[in-house]
Amino acid sequence: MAGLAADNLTCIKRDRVLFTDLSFCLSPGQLIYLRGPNGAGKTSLLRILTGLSAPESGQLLLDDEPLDKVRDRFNQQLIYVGHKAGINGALTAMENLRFWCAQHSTGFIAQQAYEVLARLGLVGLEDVPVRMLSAGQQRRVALSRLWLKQATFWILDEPFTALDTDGIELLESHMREHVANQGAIITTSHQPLSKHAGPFTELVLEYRL
Ligand SMILES: Nc1ncnc2c1ncn2[C@@H]1O[C@H](COP(=O)(O)OP(=O)(O)OP(=O)(O)O)[C@@H](O)[C@H]1O
Repeated sequence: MAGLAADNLTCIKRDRVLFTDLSFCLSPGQLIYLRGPNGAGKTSLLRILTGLSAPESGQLLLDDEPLDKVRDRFNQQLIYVGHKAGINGALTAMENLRFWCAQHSTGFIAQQAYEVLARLGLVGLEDVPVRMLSAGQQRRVALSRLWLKQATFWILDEPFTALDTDGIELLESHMREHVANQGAIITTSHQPLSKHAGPFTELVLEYRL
């Protein structure tokens, strides 16, 4: 099946089974809304999908091939925005984007980065150390990667944290466009997605004792 498939994943943390035999496929043109209570294992699942951590058992497949064999191809097609913004507070927004592009083998074009930051409402703040920005502005800097790099798979952990209503609508609309263009997104959010995000499939993790 085309896409990123989770095949019978089991995850255990500190002797607590978070989920067992979890299978699903994230396909191009699909938005999966991953939800569940605090501690259910959403971040743990997203980290497994990105390859940052390994499951207890089960495997991941990309277009029916074991992900381990096509990891480089997957990484080129992946943007992961974790629930911590993953930006360096001592660097400016522009420096953060330049560094991130270098890390992800993505060409950095300053003009394009300025335009993306403008799109995200950060005009005049491009060259200020990020630690001086508000929480919502810092989140916007982190999310600007979604406008900067072309990648099929977006794995987003609480991307709406600290965003105001305009920011939420901007991101949801961008997600809808990405999916309409055959992108694939899995996202957590403690706030329900609105109609701006477009159609989605729900994946629910229950809290297991
Ligand atoms: N590296 C780790 N070592 C030990 N326990 C961990 C580790 N990472 C996560 N856990 C535990 O796994 C459980 C699930 O954590 P996780 O962050 O995946 O939940 P979540 O569903 O994303 O929660 P939230 O909605 O609060 O963000 C928690 O009880 C957490 O303490």
